[in-house]
Amino acid sequence: MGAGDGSRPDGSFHAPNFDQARAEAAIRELLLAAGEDPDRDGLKDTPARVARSYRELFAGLYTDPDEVLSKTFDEAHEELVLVRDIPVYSQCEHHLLPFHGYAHIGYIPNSQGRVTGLSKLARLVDLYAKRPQVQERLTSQVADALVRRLEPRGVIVVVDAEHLCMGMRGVRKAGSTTTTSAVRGIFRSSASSRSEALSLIRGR
Ligand SMILES: Nc1nc2c(ncn2[C@@H]2O[C@H](COP(=O)(O)OP(=O)(O)OP(=O)(O)O)[C@@H](O)[C@H]2O)c(=O)[nH]1
Ligand SMILES: [Zn+2]
Repeated sequence: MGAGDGSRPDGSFHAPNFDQARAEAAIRELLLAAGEDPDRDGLKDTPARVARSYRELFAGLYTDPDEVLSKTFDEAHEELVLVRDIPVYSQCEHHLLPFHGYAHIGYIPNSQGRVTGLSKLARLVDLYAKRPQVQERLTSQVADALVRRLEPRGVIVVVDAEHLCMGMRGVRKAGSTTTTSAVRGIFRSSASSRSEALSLIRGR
């Protein structure tokens, strides 16, 4: 297993609670419901393939988020740590269609300077993204996990994403993006800290 996101060192995913046979049967049913022939050549492997794909896309359901942040260290740094442009691929729980974009995470460590490895921030985003989601919840779950494990002075998480359910179907507004933020601690109480972090996130 990799570091807590369900991945093995070779990048494949191990999701022990995923019921592969049930997922395959459901995809086969979906094809039948659509009037397709799931036994024709092009589709005969599709139920198994789609099931394996969902097993990977939902891998975040099977890992304890606190495990990702189990390794922390003290680094006498009480100033902002900011990681920008972490790619996000998730799926909206309403349509099971992708939403994708970037997450930006900033935090100010506590007085012990408790920090975590930078990659763990990206792993945390992945873990919450790889499940049926809404963007608001993804944003606040990342912020709350950091509050829980790092007890920082403040956390700010911003996610910018495009929802395919708004582009390829329904209202068909391709290219529109949604921004969500979650602010905790000093970023909530101090407007100047918040605007400093936001301007760094926006690269201004
Ligand atoms: N707040 C929020 N809404 C989302 C997210 N992802 C998708 N949605 C919205 O979820 C809503 C579901 O609306 P419904 O009226 O139940 O479903 P629908 O008839 O398919 O809606 P349309 O997409 O408008 O065709 C839609 O307005 C989507 O745009 C998200 O991450 N956050
Ligand atoms: Zn949707």
